[in-house]
Amino acid sequence: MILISPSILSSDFANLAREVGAIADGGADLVHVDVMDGHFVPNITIGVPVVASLKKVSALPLDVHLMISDPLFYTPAFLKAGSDMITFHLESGSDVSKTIDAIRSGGAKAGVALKPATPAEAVFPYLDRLDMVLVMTVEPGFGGQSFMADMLPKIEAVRAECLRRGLSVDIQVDGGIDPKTAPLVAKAGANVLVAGSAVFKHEDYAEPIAAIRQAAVEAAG
Ligand SMILES: O=C(CO)[C@H](O)[C@H](O)COP(=O)(O)O
Ligand SMILES: [Co+2]
Repeated sequence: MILISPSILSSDFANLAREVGAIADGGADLVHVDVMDGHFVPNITIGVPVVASLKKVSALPLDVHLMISDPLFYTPAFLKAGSDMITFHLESGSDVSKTIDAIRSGGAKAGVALKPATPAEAVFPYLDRLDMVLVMTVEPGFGGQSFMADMLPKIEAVRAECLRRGLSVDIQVDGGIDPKTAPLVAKAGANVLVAGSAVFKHEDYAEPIAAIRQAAVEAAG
């Protein structure tokens, strides 16, 4: 099943409650929340208090993408704030197994994200304890960048390994996803599509959400 997770990084931060309401009305499945600490990536965005505030107003599950150093330390706070899914970076420096366990024992779904330079094989040892793998299709840090088509073989490799081992792990893609790139990633095996600028640059969010979904569903077959 294809899920669409609009990234509120490109939304109007002065009106977040209205924005998450509008993407829910527009047919989104999840709300993608990009947390950046100015250390793991060269940008600072949303933190724990904003996630807690979003939880109060969002009808959709919160898909929290931690682009931070030491996600293990911050996991309890993001769980308490109401994160439904927490994805952290394999390159973050935290113990990967301990961080997955902390997220899952707190009742959230756990994802591991891979920067473009990190090979698919790096996540294989953790696949059987993961709900999701996030294959970044841009360098993490900023919205509005161009899709990296050379990440498609990595998506295929993660999907092939999941199929080989009989694991039903979600594969998320994040960065430069729009109705043109959605079919490429869906064909490669991704099923959770994050889209920021492609959704929020439109007046009517239902339009790009439907277009991305339709293009992905058709390509996935
Ligand atoms: O994690 C991210 C950046 O690090 C964002 O989720 C991503 O860039 C979405 O924005 P866009 O769809 O505009 O590329
Ligand atoms: Co993201």
